[in-house]
Amino acid sequence: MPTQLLTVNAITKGFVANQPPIVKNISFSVYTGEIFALLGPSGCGKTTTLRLIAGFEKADTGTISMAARALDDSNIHVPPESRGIGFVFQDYALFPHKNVLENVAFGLRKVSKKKRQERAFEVLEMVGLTNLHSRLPHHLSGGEQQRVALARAIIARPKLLLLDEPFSSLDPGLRQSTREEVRSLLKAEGISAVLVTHAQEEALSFAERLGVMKEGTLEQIGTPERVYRHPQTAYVADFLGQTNFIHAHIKDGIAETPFGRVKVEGADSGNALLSIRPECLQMITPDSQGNTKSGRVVGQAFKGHDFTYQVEVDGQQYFIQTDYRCPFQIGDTVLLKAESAVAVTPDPA
Ligand SMILES: Nc1ncnc2c1ncn2[C@@H]1O[C@H](COP(=O)(O)OP(=O)(O)OP(=O)(O)O)[C@@H](O)[C@H]1O
Repeated sequence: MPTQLLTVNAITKGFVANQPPIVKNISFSVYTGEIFALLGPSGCGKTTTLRLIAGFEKADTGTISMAARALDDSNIHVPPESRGIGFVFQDYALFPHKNVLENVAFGLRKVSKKKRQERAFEVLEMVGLTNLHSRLPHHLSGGEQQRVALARAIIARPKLLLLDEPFSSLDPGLRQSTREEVRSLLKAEGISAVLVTHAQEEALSFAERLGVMKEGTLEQIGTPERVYRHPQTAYVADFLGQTNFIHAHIKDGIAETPFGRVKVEGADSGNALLSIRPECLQMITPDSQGNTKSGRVVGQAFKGHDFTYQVEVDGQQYFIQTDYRCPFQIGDTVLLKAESAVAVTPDPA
């Protein structure tokens, strides 16, 4: 049974009097050794939440505790340096005139110079930068600078590491490899982490659980697979990837849709908004069995390992993802078939 490390309970934070708060009544937990992500668009309050956990900001209401120790509540505000939390900033925040070793060693205070150096070499080895220890930051690649920032953040063996968009300034190839390296290191060392990102693919591949944020609130928390495949709201369905929304009537858990009867999760009867991912729709040739309405292929995009098609049925366009062998062309008449659909709460009008 995993133990709870960080507990964020109903925190609210505003910056301007008489304006709505930036973080609104957010609650979530992070377990020991777990990688958690906060995912949401720019300005939704992710960094503010991270800064509250780090102690750079104080919550207006709510509590934050770590391993049952109160860090922030109405009476307590433990300063950042006493929280046992490491922080990797978006811009790495390395000292330009200190070399790699000095930058990393800076993360460890209150120990002898010898011990500091030993530990700095130890973490440089972990991030694979031992041979660059005497370089200045501006003589390193972006990925290497990122690893120095990581080494500095973990040198003091924090219980929790906070990562604020740490990969966003790397180019796409380097971003993926650095992300995988950092993830392996965190897992190998058993370091718990909270990653903040606006990139859904990054959150899905990096985190073991994630919380999707919208305008200062948490819309849904779950494993990447759960949140992607079973979104509770239209916002979450849309933010986590392309999807098809369909208004449909449901009876006994089955919806009547333009492409036949589809099993629905999340609603048993009545009118509902359904989300169907493009990979859950299939295109079939009209002469195969089935009595659904036919559609016309109006768009086709080759994505390397697969295709995304657009098919129009009754004046509505739907996205369908197929594998690379799909034989349909623009103008073809096809039938659509859905494996399953998820009923979601519509966005407020
Ligand atoms: N110290 C502050 N004073 C006033 N407003 C602030 C302060 N810090 C953040 N904000 C505002 O709070 C809102 C949320 O900012 P925050 O940085 O938490 O969002 P974010 O989701 O991390 O966005 P991004 O991905 O762009 O960094 C923004 O409108 C920002 O301008």
